[in-house]
Amino acid sequence: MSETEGQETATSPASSEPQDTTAQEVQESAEGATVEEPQNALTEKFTPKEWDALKAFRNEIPDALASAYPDKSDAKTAAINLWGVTIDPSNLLDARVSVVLMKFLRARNLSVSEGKVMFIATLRWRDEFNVEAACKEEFPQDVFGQLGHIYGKDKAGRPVVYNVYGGNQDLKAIFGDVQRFLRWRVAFMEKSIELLDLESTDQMIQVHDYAGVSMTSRDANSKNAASEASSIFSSHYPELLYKKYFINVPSYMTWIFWLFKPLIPSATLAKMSVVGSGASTIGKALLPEIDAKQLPKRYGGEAEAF
Ligand code: HEM
Repeated sequence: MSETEGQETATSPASSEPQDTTAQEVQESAEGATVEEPQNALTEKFTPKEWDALKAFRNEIPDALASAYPDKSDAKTAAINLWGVTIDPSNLLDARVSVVLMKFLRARNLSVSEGKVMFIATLRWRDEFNVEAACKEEFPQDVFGQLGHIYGKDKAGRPVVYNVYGGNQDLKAIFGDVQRFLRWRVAFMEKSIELLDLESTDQMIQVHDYAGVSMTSRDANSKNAASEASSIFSSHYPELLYKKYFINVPSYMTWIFWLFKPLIPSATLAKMSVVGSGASTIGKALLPEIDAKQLPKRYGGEAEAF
């Protein structure tokens, strides 16, 4: 993080010469003085259209916070924390804050009003669901211990997150209590997000391993859990996914992928691929993204992992 990040710094005309502002966009403040726009590797990739939307979105943040927390009298001015980033409505000039806010805009095609609706709904949902409590909950290891693995990075440094819904899992125990599963899944998602520095990495790769599942493993509970989790991710975890692979999918079950089409935005669907079974088939799909040393042997890599 740069020393000036998070600070709104007034600059003299001399200090706004290009050599002083390599990593900083200079913009006009409300008073007409120039202020530095803190940047990181991710914000440097924003397009001019994205910057315009972000600047408009920042103006809406106090109002969005007031709508999200109607019972809090200081909601318009009080800082909040989202995914480890402090969003302080009195100083939104912070590169990581820009990265987080941009996610809501990109998920809504840069529409400021729709991004705002999504931002408000996400903050409300986080309170109602009690994400904080889910993250502190202790889940029985014998049921959930092998269900999720965060292992390795892709070639660009993105974390890779595995959900093993097949294997020898006791799916009846996992999905028997759908709300408990959702709390586990959300806590696991939050733990994965902790690995994003939001400076150079802001997305992850997700892998679902379906080895050994059959039509009988898809009971009403697991179907409900899958569709609820999927809609939570689409509505409240914008732009956190780089790619998602469904591996070891039995060929007669690939059609299930299309059941999710109405639930998932088309841009997200385009990030997803269904891969068949066996280490070499899976390796062919994953090795272009993940170095062999970072990929478990059972998925065609060289790592001695789970
Ligand atoms: C017994 C079998 C299965 C179980 C228990 C299961 C479980 C789940 C769960 C819990 C989710 C929630 C999202 C997440 O955890 O990331 C999910 C999502 C999903 N599953 Fe499955 N699934 C099964 C079979 C399949 C099959 C055969 C396919 C075909 C490719 C499939 C495709 C999907 C898709 C496309 C999503 C949405 C992903 C997202 O929104 O990020 N599932 N599944």
